[in-house]
Amino acid sequence: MSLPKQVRLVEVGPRDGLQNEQQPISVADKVRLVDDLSAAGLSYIEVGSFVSPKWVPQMAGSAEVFAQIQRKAGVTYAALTPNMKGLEAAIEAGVKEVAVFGAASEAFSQKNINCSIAESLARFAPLMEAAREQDIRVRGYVSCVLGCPYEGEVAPAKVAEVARELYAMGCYEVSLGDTIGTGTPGKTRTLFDTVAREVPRERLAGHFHDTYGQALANIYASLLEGIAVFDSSVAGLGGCPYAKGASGNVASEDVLYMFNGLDIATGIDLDALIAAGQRISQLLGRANGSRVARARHAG
Ligand SMILES: CC(C)(COP(=O)([O-])OP(=O)([O-])OC[C@H]1O[C@@H](n2cnc3c(N)ncnc32)[C@H](O)[C@@H]1OP(=O)([O-])[O-])[C@@H](O)C(=O)NCCC(=O)NCCSC(=O)C[C@@](C)(O)CC(=O)[O-]
Repeated sequence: MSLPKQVRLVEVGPRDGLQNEQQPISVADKVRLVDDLSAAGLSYIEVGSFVSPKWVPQMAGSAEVFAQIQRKAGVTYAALTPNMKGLEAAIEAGVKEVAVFGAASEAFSQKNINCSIAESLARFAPLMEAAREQDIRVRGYVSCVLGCPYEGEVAPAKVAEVARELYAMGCYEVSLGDTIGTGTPGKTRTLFDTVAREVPRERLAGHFHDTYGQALANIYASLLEGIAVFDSSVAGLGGCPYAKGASGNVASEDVLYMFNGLDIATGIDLDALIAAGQRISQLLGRANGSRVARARHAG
């Protein structure tokens, strides 16, 4: 299969990236990050989550962030919503696109959203219906698609089953999350090949963490499987609070550098993206997780 000419990057830094930060981050700093990212040409930004503040305190100010960002035409600003309460809060904040998040592992589902996989899907059903009535698009996530921190190996057939349910209930796209970054390129190809029997390839996205240094290789393997949407996080921020040891998402700058080298169009300006990543890394007082950014700043 030939490589796609164009891909869409879903920037998850402000959500997946910041949700794991222990130190307080002001609403103004979150807003600045989102605005820097839209100025760099990102067309899809996950801004925050409407989840329980007891579970993920860092996302508590998401409504304020939505109220203060400068909305740029053509940019999708999305939020995570685990249940009806989350959807209602998102609607009140003027959010037009949300994401529900399930898992292919029972143990992870319990740790992350306090219910079984079947219960989570039952919870999403009324949310999907309410979102449809309000013209809100819903994206779906499946976590632990290439391994679970509690259960170990996860069967591709289980991922396909959960992805099929999310797609059938109306998620326009299903993002497959390698939550702990244990996947390798061969397993990634098998995974997409299996899931694509249930959900069309053009409705699937890849979400890779770089814990084992495999993320770019896995993205390349996904391209070979006809996948053209990838989630990434500026400066490689993040990790899931319910997956201990999960390092950041693959850095957006590194993914973009690879796509530029492959002549795959994204509409994103690498220099502006690097500047956004430097700014947030300095603010957090942590090393920039993008190798491309580090190389640029080393010279
Ligand atoms: C799902 C729940 C709420 C269930 O949590 P629960 O405790 O079972 O919920 P509950 O319905 O029993 O309610 C308990 C309390 O939470 C409140 N509550 C209930 N819902 C909400 C809401 N939406 N917003 C705000 N508050 C809420 C509710 O009002 C109540 O408040 P109290 O009466 O105790 O004061 C909880 O487990 C939760 O919030 N989990 C979120 C976990 C999370 O955000 N994880 C990170 C995102 S997933 C991820 O990072 C993976 C991904 C997507 O990136 C892909 C990958 O890499 O794998």
